[in-house]
Amino acid sequence: MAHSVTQDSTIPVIDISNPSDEVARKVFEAASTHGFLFIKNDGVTIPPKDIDEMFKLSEEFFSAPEDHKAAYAIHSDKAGGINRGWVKMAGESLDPEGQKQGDPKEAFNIGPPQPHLQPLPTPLSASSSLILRFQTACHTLCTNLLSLLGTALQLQDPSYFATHHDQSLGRSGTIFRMLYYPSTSSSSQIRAGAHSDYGSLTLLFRLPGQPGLELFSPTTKDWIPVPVNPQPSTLTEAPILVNIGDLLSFWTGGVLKSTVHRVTFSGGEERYSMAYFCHPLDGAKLEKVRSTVLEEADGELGREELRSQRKRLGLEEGSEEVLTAKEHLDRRLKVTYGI
Ligand SMILES: O=C(O)CCC(=O)C(=O)O
Ligand SMILES: [Fe+2]
Repeated sequence: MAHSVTQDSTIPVIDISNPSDEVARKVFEAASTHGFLFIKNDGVTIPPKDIDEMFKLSEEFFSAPEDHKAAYAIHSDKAGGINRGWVKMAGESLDPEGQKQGDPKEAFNIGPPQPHLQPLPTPLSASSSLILRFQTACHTLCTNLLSLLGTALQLQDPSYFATHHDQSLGRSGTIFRMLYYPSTSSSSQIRAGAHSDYGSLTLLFRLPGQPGLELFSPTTKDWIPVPVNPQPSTLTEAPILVNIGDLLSFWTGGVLKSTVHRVTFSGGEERYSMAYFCHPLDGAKLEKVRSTVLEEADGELGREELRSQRKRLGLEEGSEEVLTAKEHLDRRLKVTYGI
């Protein structure tokens, strides 16, 4: 399968409800040019009603008093340990080299429900079945996408990526995150610093009328706003935004793009978003998969990005050292939180 670089800079909306080689090719094409794609919401895999309810729950939670949220501070035992719980305002820097202060946002991280859901504060605790259903649905969509990518790459085992995300087989860094960006009159332009995501795939949920997300185009090298619903006249439900994270970039030698993105103020109104960061099992080795499609693809831009990623992670130039998914995540969390 020859890989052609599309000249169209718009992020495509792809309907994956009837998977086929053609659908797989479209997903691969978008993932290897923009690193971002929209998935048409089929109304079933992640029911729009659940998305709405999750946003309502998130608003309710973030409006609680500071000390109520602080009792479940990120990394604390009460919140279930490392990378779980509440991140206070400016408690995290996604772009520590480019920003003096932390991002002006709050977040709450929820880990996978295996062996059981972490302890949650109210009102989240009262909606644990909704949260569980939502996490499971997000994971199913990620697994479907990973299978399509394995198919498009013509891997010997097309379910290779998907199997490495089978949560029944062990622990992973997968994290579901609710985000709140308070309204502000600050003159600062950035709400979430420029970064690439740490996992393999990210699903992003945003609300109409709350713009701000921008991606740094790997081809044109400029910032492009990402609309919440790119086709409002034909799509009643906003499609689900997906972006490729660092680990799929490692696995494909940079052919799949872990595209840098950020959130800008765009008016300074308050803003809510939710992200499902899908990670492989902790022991998964981040080595390039064998694929003739990859050999044929023009991966120069990706290789360049991969080189700088390896450098950021402290890997020696030219070294062949292969990290596991857990080693990679530990290094990224150390830079983000200083832990
Ligand atoms: O809030 C958003 O729209 C994006 C957030 C994001 O990119 C992240 O948390 O990794
Ligand atoms: Fe991100």
